[in-house]
Amino acid sequence: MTDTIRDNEQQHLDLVLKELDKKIVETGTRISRAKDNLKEAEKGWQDIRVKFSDFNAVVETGASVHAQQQILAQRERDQSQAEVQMATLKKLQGRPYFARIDFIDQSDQAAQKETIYIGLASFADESGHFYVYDWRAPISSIYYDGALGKIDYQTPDGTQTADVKLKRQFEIADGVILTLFDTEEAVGDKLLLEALSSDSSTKMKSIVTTIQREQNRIIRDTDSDLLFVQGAAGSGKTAAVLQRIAYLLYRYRGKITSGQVVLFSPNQIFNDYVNEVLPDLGENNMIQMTFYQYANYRLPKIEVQTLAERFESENDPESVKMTDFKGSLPFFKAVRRYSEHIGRSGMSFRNLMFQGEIFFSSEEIAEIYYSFNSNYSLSQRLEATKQALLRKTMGRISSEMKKRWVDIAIENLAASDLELMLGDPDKREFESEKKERNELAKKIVREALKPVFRRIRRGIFMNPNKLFLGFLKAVPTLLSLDQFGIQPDEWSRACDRSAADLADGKLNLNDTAIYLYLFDLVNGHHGDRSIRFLFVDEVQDYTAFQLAFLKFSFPKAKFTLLGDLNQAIFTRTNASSLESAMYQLFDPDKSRTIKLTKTYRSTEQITDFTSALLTDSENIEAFAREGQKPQFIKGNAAANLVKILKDNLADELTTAIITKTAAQAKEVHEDLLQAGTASTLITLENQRLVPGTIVIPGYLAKGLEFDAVILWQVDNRNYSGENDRELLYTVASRAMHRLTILSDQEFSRLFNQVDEHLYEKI
Ligand SMILES: Nc1ncnc2c1ncn2[C@@H]1O[C@H](COP(=O)(O)OP(=O)(O)OP(=O)(O)O)[C@@H](O)[C@H]1O
Repeated sequence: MTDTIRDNEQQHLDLVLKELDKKIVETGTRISRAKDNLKEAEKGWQDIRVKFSDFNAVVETGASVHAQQQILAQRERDQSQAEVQMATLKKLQGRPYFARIDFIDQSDQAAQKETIYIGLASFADESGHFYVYDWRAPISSIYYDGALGKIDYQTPDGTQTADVKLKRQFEIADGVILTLFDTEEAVGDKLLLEALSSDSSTKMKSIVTTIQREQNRIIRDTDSDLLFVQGAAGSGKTAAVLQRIAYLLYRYRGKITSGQVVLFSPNQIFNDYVNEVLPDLGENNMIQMTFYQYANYRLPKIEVQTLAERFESENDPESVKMTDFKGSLPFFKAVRRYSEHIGRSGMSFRNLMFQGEIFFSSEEIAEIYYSFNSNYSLSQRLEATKQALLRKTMGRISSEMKKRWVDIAIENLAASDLELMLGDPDKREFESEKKERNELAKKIVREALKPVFRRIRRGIFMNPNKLFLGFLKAVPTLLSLDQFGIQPDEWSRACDRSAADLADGKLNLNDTAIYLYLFDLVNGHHGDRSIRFLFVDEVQDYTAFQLAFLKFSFPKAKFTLLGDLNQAIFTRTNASSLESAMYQLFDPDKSRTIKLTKTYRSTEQITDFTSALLTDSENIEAFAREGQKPQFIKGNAAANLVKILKDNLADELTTAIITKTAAQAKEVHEDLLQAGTASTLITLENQRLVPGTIVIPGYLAKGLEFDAVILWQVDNRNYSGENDRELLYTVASRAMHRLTILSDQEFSRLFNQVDEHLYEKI
């Protein structure tokens, strides 16, 4: 690059920075003015005379209050708009853009060359001249999408074409151009290599400057109802999808807010790991939760199985088989079929109690429920039952009034209670004592019946536990157990287990989804229609049932599912049925799959090694970045661990020691403490990642990455069956620069298939 080009670019940068500074000062003034205006407007309250003397006075007061509220709201809006603008400008300060493109718009008759600069946000002057274009603007797409020459890009008005003449990338810090280079690639490897060589941190970073072409397709897709992003570990699925969220919030600004976007993440640690990307891009965070949290929020009184419990239980062969069955799409459909039959019989009710006695028996409620026309929907039936019960309760007030408990209540009333209930004694006028008693009795009964009314309105006379267990019992009549290799006695044992769990106030994750779906169907719930985009990360750990249930629960949302079918650590055999379920649940014409085959997280040596662990590794292509081959160290694992940690520390690499179980993680942490080596133990989902060495069980390490990974005791005790293969792949692929595999004993037989050239034995 010639010095003249650099000088010219620096001059241009100086100009943009000067304009930015000017704008920052202006915006600062706007903010102070807005604050003053707000303060002034707040004083307006003092001028409002509250008058209740007559109707007109009340109306007048109401109108003044309303006007004052509107003025305040407007002033607050002015202030917050100015503050948002200030935040955006500050973000651009020092580093307003990272790329430049020169192009000729093909629709431009004059064929004039245009130059644009791309940054984190748009920056324009009053006359509408853009100094910087937001990376999400339609035209910016050409930076990510191709090399030089003609490139199509999508705009709200349809496809446009640009003839790209120049692509220039910059590294700018504190207002100075550090490097700049022209490239003919989509996004130059040089920049990418630099981005990837940096160290891991406890927070995921934005990839805005180096988004790859395939990732750009994911980010900008607005047509698909289902976008399935399938890609190997470290292929940038999560990174791309976070950019996608930022893109969608920009593209639909004014139409949707971040509260209408939900991300289902694999665990809470991951939530914490990704929560800085969007704010960094100038957007608010979306709603983020795990499926467990969602279920827990829907069923506050039931203890839903935790991630750790789930992971341990999946090692029991019967439970794996049950997951395949209960998690299937046919099972999901069976729940719906069962609910349709509920309109005729099978609904479960509980007695409604009052004063320690049955007020409405479950049989009586059932009779009412089934007394309505057979073509009533379940929600109409429920509503009609509620109305009937409310009417009947009203009708029972007078008979209740005659009861002994009411007499006792009246006798026990203090004078103050009486006054409260009947009013000032001097003004009371009752023709007879009987009337007074009646008045009191009515009030007492009505008050006492309040909880009954409330339970009726809330539908608490239904018995969802019994309904759920009744459904499980009926399953053999709805589905062929045989087809899923399940014997009748196995099924009945599974039903008993679910019943015992419920009696203990617990539910496993499969049962939770079934329970909720059935409950929603009988209550006529139709899900949350406000959510417009839903993202599921690590979708391979979901069952088809859970997915179908999410679709039912968020009917207006467009789905983006991210997954690596090779990392299915929970529902191993179900990975392919999951894929077919996806295409059954969504309109095929509106479904799109994008495969990411290049991986970015790990060095070539680590990627080649981890891919070789898989029996069916589709083409996984490592981004060329050199490093050490993975090392196997046999012998005293505890001593070797301390030594490796020291080496890693000396090389300034952050290490995660990944164990199979939480109990092992605790032991390792304890041993390290004894050896005088500091580490942080992470065994609970709600912990946070911290800098320094961490010890963590594999199932909590999903989605995370570390400079160096040490896999603990990778022998046949911990990783023996084929079922452990995906887990082993998942944990090994967390390493960016260095991977060490330790064991006291023979290494796991799962490594047998790996070519010896791909690792070193020490
Ligand atoms: N275009 C890119 N530019 C720079 N870095 C990237 C790019 N794409 C991905 N990366 C980096 O690669 C690493 C892996 O990305 P990410 O975690 O999104 O992968 P993933 O496919 O979700 O992996 P896994 O399935 O293992 O969780 C991250 O450090 C991410 O920042």
